[in-house]
Amino acid sequence: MPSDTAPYDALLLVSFGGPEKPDDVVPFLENVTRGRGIPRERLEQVGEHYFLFGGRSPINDQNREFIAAVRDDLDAAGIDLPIYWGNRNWDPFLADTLAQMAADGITRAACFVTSAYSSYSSCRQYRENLADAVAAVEDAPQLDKLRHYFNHPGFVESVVDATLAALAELPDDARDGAQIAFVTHSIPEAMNDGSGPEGGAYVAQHRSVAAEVVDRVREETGRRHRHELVFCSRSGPPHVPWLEPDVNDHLQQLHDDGASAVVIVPVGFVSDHMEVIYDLDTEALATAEKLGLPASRAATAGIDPRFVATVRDLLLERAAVERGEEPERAAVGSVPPMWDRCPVGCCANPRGERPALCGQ
Ligand SMILES: CC1=C(CCC(=O)O)c2cc3nc(cc4[nH]c(cc5[nH]c(cc1n2)c(C)c5CCC(=O)O)c(CCC(=O)O)c4C)C(CCC(=O)O)=C3C
Ligand SMILES: [Fe+2]
Repeated sequence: MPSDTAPYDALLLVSFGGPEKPDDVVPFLENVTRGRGIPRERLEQVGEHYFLFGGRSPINDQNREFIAAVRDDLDAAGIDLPIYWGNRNWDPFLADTLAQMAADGITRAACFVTSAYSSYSSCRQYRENLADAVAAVEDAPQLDKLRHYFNHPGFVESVVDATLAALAELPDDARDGAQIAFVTHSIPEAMNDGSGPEGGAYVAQHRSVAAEVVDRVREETGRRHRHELVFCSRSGPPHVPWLEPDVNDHLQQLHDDGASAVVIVPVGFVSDHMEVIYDLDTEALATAEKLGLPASRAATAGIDPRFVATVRDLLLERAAVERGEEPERAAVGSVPPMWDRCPVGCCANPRGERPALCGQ
């Protein structure tokens, strides 16, 4: 039966969390950066990004909308599994959610993390957060993290359509020569070198998605746009190398090279949270404007129905695996479908080994 979710009795959305009022901003930033050696000046700057938006990140509301959309999608498929939500850095915290799940009698949940790619920050750290939360809660449910979905057709197709829509927004005479800047969160070079079981998975996965999107855009428009993977939101002390080029430097380069326009595609993010509305919509679009470079920003996957349905597909796929079946595993591009349990040593913690769930 295609809607069989056994052995799961719940779905858990796992996310980053964000402040919801000005008084939340500093404690939230403290939660995010505890023990990570982020310079004070950087924290003050990032605090200002939040204050510019009234001290409220959009990320929690986006997760509420996402859960509502997933609920509708599951209902339409006749799946009545309850959906819970817990964050790494802000209310509702994972441990509180697990306590509620235990009180509700939940024994085993599939976890969908709002982070599509492999790296310490985007995968193993969430697995450590799950381990910490389980350790803190009596009778916590068993948790299985659903596999990475950067190459799931539901995610990629939503990025393709968003890119086409952003191209359509450009001035007619600038469109054909537009470059595509695929943007993701910068991470320390050492973190990329340690991502995945063999290293370099973070960048390799993004490049694979970018190439697939460019091919599919060409199928629609007949144009193969030049493209580059670039980075935003660099943090950390200045002497530590992080992935480059920064999106603003890249825009300068495109301008110097005579590009007619640019489409900024936030392929590393699944919703329009602070990195997108500040680092891209506020900062990068201002850079483009100053340079006189026509620019548009593609939407993130958000609540695109195909991305919402990706949750159901991965849930049913994993449930079948856990029942001993061999379901089809949808994936597009050059990277094969990802594993269900991360290999030993995958996405090393730069600060040393800690307990993490959902590994082999
Ligand atoms: C790979 C990656 C993703 C994508 C995967 C995923 O989505 O998880 C991501 C997402 C996000 N990052 C976010 C916010 C922040 N990230 C920070 C700091 C850092 N991010 C890092 C990496 C990533 N971050 C790293 C290596 C650091 C340095 C500190 C450390 O080693 O941990 C800081 C501290 C200030 C600063 O240093 O910039 C903040 C406030 C928000 C919430 C936005 C909102 O509120 O709307 C989201 C979704
Ligand atoms: Fe971050």
